[in-house]
Amino acid sequence: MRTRVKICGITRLEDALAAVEAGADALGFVFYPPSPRYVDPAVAEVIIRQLPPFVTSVALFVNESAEQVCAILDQTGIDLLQFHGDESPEYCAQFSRPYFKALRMSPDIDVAAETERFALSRAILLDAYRPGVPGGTGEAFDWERIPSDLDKPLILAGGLDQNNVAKAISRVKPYAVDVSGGVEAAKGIKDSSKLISFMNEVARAN
Ligand SMILES: O=C(O)c1ccccc1NCC(=O)[C@H](O)[C@H](O)COP(=O)(O)O
Repeated sequence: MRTRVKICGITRLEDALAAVEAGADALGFVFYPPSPRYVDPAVAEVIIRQLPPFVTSVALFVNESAEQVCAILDQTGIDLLQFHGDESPEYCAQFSRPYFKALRMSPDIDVAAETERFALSRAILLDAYRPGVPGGTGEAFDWERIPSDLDKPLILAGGLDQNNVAKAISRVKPYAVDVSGGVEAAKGIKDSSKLISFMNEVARAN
């Protein structure tokens, strides 16, 4: 099965359409205000309503209030939820959308146990760990630490770019890859040539 691609940190319609044109399967919208890739829900709504069919929109939150998550879901009509903080399984499962949980590869994480804990998560995203930085670090983690028998689709994230994504796919064989910084000209601003190169490398590995 081909590895799918999520391009995260979309803030502009031109970048969303460039990512779709390049072949992205999903687009991530960061609703975490401290992030330089934060996008106002009203802007996200304008972008999402102009996406062609069969492109999944993903709302990314970090320890957000349930009320705010519901308000943004209502405002944007987004397809899928990504929880990237310390959210509990009960918190994640309360919303009217499917979700997947992001786990940061801290030195002491038990990935298998955490994956089992989030029984209703549609997938598990594994991302780099940097203390105090919830995501979008631009750093890769040791892929050898990934258990070989995860019983959920694996989304690999963290420091991916056109130079390492083919190797990542070959070694890890994830369900999907997720990238933000590796396809940017600046934080929150995607670079169309990097998008194309990244997607070409994914295609080469598939
Ligand atoms: O992208 C962010 O700025 C961000 C901020 C806070 C929490 C999560 C964030 N991004 C989540 C993602 O899914 C990123 O694509 C992932 O962390 C990989 O980022 P990168 O290493 O820059 O490719």
